[in-house]
Amino acid sequence: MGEAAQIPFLDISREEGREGWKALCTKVREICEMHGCFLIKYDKVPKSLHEDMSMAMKTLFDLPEETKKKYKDPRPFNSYISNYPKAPLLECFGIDDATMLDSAQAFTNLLWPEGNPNFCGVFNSMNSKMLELSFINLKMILEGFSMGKYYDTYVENSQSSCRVMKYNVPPSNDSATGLLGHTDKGFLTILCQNEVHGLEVLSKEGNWIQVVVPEGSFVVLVGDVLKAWSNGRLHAAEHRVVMSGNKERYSCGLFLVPKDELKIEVPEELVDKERPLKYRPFTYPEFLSHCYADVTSDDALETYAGV
Ligand SMILES: O=C(O)CCC(=O)C(=O)O
Ligand SMILES: [Fe+2]
Repeated sequence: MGEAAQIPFLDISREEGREGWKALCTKVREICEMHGCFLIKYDKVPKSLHEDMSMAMKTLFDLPEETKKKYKDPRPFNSYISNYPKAPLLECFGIDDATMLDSAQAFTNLLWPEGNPNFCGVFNSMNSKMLELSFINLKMILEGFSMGKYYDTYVENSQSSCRVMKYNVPPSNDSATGLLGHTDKGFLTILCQNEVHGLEVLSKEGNWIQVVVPEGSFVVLVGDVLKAWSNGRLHAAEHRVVMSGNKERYSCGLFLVPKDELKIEVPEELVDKERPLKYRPFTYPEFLSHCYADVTSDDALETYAGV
């Protein structure tokens, strides 16, 4: 565990076109190159929505186990998961398109056949805000490379999935694994959480740094796809969750990922003599299959697409 100060914190409420926007984009790019992880404040999400989301996540996981188990999805790791041997404290749900009211509604109706408009509204609003944030961050990163022209194509060719997580209190007084170290696979991830910390990020120097998330802010993580796109300039930070203390942790991740058919390739602007091509083109589903099959590999991107 390390010093919280090492995770940069940015206010990204400033709008595109306003003074300081370009400097903000350059800063975001630099942070993504150095750390691959940062904290953001965004004043278009009221504090009350963060509080309501924490309550909504608690309400969801407070449902009886039999009710939660009704949520099944054919894709790996999307169904309701609990008692997973590698992460015994974790319970989670994976939901695609929770930013669309229909999907949020279907999820809510399955778990609360009598309806729960409050949960549905809060869950859907927070996911929509997090999707907005993922697009803003993607835009800032691309503009940071003066390559904003790629933004529309990437937005059109991206989709989002959401994961809602509860980490139970460790059985003894010691700290315990909540989630094993990994990199996120897609473009980028936005996380929100209740007041219980536990996320840790591995620095380039090899130290695990605790991410202390100020109330009402979000975490941004660079994923493997953006690392590949940038020809290895951006850092996809390895992260994990470590639980200690006597309070449950709740978090929600919005994963911005490429659509299945998008070919992820390094743009020619990012290849030169000093930086020859590092990754061959690939599609996201092929990369994911490799990741699921080769769980022992520390760096799936290198073994899969490295040239
Ligand atoms: O719970 C968290 O804060 C992190 C979750 C995470 O890393 C993930 O779901 O990929
Ligand atoms: Fe993650």
